Amino acid sequence: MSRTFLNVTSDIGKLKAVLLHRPGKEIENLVPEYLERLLFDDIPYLKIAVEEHDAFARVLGDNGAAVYYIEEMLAEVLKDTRIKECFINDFLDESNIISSSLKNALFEYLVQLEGKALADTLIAGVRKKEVPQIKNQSLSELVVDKYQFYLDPMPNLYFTRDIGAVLGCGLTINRMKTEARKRESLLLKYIYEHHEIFKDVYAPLWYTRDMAYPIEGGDQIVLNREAIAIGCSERTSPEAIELAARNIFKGSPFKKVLVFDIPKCRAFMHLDTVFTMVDIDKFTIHPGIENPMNLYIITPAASGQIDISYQTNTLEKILKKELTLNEVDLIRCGGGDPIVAAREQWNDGSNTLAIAPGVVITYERNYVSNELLESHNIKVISIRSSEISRGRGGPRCMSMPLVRDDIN
Ligand SMILES: NC(=O)NCCC[C@H](N)C(=O)O
Repeated sequence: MSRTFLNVTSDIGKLKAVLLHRPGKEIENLVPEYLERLLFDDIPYLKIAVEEHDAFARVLGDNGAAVYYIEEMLAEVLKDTRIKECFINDFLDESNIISSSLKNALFEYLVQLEGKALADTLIAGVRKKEVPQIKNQSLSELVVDKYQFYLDPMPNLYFTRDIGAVLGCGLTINRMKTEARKRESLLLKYIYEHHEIFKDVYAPLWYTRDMAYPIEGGDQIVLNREAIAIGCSERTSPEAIELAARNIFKGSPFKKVLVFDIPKCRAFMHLDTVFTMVDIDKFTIHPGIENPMNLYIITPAASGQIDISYQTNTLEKILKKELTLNEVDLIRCGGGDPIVAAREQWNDGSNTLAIAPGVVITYERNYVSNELLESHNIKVISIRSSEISRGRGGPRCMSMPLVRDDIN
């Protein structure tokens, strides 16, 4: 099994294949009462969100990337009855369905749906009134009767970045930190295990969702063929980083993992909300991480062990030294103005998606940061985002690169 399909050896190589999710009915299952728990700050208008997302996908396609949709790949996998039944069972087990009679009734409801309808339904969530044939039987069902859903919606799925990460020719399938996003990576697991595209392909797993500690893709950035940056953040734990690093060193040419210790708060939820790579020596940053930061460097050691060193340094010095660059250009979100930086950061002004060295997709609304990127000789392709930005993620968050060209 020597053929490979996945290939990501930098965060800026020309993008050739990417995984997305087109927002769907799950957005129409967001209600004000549960917004915070579901990690949204407002309710997007689905019709416009879909138009904005389609425009994003068009830009990717027009620039040479094959666009895969997670719901379509899952639908193909679910055509096999045996896999479909296993998937429904796993999904229900992870959806906090306590009573076995309710679980059986939901299984019966779901199993009669075909591939795409089933995928869409599970992503959208199942409202109680959709399944009138189910009658409450247990005390727990009666007590939680006022809750409108049997299965919660998955409104964050369009941030495909976070559920896994391709690193080299392998990947991590992530254990998500929050209950609201926990089931999302189950979809990726089934695609990885059963989709044609992975058949007879060598694609080692560096981390799996059944491992004990959380890690999310917004914290995982491949800097070059040798170095990966991982944010130790609100969502990604040091234990997960160490376990992933050990597996990466065992099976790939990567030689170091740079662990950026970033503030553990929602505004900085992942490393890519404050730091992205836009060219070989150019990076966007939120001014909030400019002060000397804590950096841990994990490297392989003899007989399968690892070494960990620690330093406090400015981001500029860290990047110059660890990536052996003579100069680095740090482009500050909002130009460093505290008001503009905070406003544009709120709508993911630092969350650029590079689709080639020096070519990025950004949100049009972050016009100060966009002009600044252009003045640093970055080509900016900006997209509208009045609705998709309400989920607090930008173009990088909305994409999981599967294949990028190598940088020579
Ligand atoms: N990499 C990212 O920063 N992804 C954005 C995720 C936003 C989503 N509402 C979340 O809180 O997980």
